[in-house]
Amino acid sequence: MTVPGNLFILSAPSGAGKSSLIKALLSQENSVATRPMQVSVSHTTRAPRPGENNGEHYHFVSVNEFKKQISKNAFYEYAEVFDNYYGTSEVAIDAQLAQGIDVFLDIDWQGAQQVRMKKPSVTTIFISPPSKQELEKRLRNRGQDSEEVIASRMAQAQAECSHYQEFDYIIVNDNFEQAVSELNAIVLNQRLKCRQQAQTHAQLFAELLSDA
Ligand SMILES: Nc1nc2c(ncn2[C@@H]2O[C@H](COP(=O)(O)OP(=O)(O)O)[C@@H](O)[C@H]2O)c(=O)[nH]1
Ligand SMILES: Nc1ncnc2c1ncn2[C@@H]1O[C@H](COP(=O)(O)OP(=O)(O)O)[C@@H](O)[C@H]1O
Repeated sequence: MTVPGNLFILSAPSGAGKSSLIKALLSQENSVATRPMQVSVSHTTRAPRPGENNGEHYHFVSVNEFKKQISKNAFYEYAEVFDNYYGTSEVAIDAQLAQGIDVFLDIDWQGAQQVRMKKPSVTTIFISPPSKQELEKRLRNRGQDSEEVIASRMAQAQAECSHYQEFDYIIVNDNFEQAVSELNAIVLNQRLKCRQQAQTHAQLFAELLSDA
């Protein structure tokens, strides 16, 4: 029997480093070939940035298509962020979890609230920048947004940060390597929980408890 995967949420103000952290975690994990992990690919109505591919970074859809999916209840959660819609496909998540894959959602605080209601076992992680100044510097260095967009993201950052106490864990992404190792520790912690280990090692415990 396949042990279902764990669901993780990473939320942070734009530019704090969630995408970089998830990418680093997944590449490390692949190299040690332990339990499979995947990042969920959201649907969005925002335009692709240079270098972003449809189906890889996001499923880029029109507002009409997004609204059609809402009416079909196709989203596990969805929200309006920076005047665009973003949502997580329910079918895709369920399929990944059923295959025993640990799934990472890079979603905002509104989406995190909706998922918590539906799935209380979700592990939620808030990624904080080390300072406002550094956040602004990272947005600028990323080189993907205009000054106007950066100003709007900085205003939005305060709203995102005001929800930090709703999360199970907080990682301050100052030193990148340190943050990756803290993220690894949270994932490992989840996998070592009794209920999970009992399922993963069901055969071992059956043998240890047998009279033979
Ligand atoms: N609720 C929700 N938020 C999402 C989803 N996908 C992305 N987001 C959030 O939308 C915000 C903007 O994402 P994006 O436009 O990619 O900008 P970035 O955060 O600068 O990479 C971020 O806070 C994401 O976490 C989703 O499926 N649902
Ligand atoms: N610990 C860190 N120190 C310095 N720069 C970082 C760190 N973490 C991420 N960055 C950089 O900050 C920028 C924003 O990171 P990104 O992962 O795109 O953020 P998010 O997904 O939260 O919007 C990128 O240019 C990334 O390389």
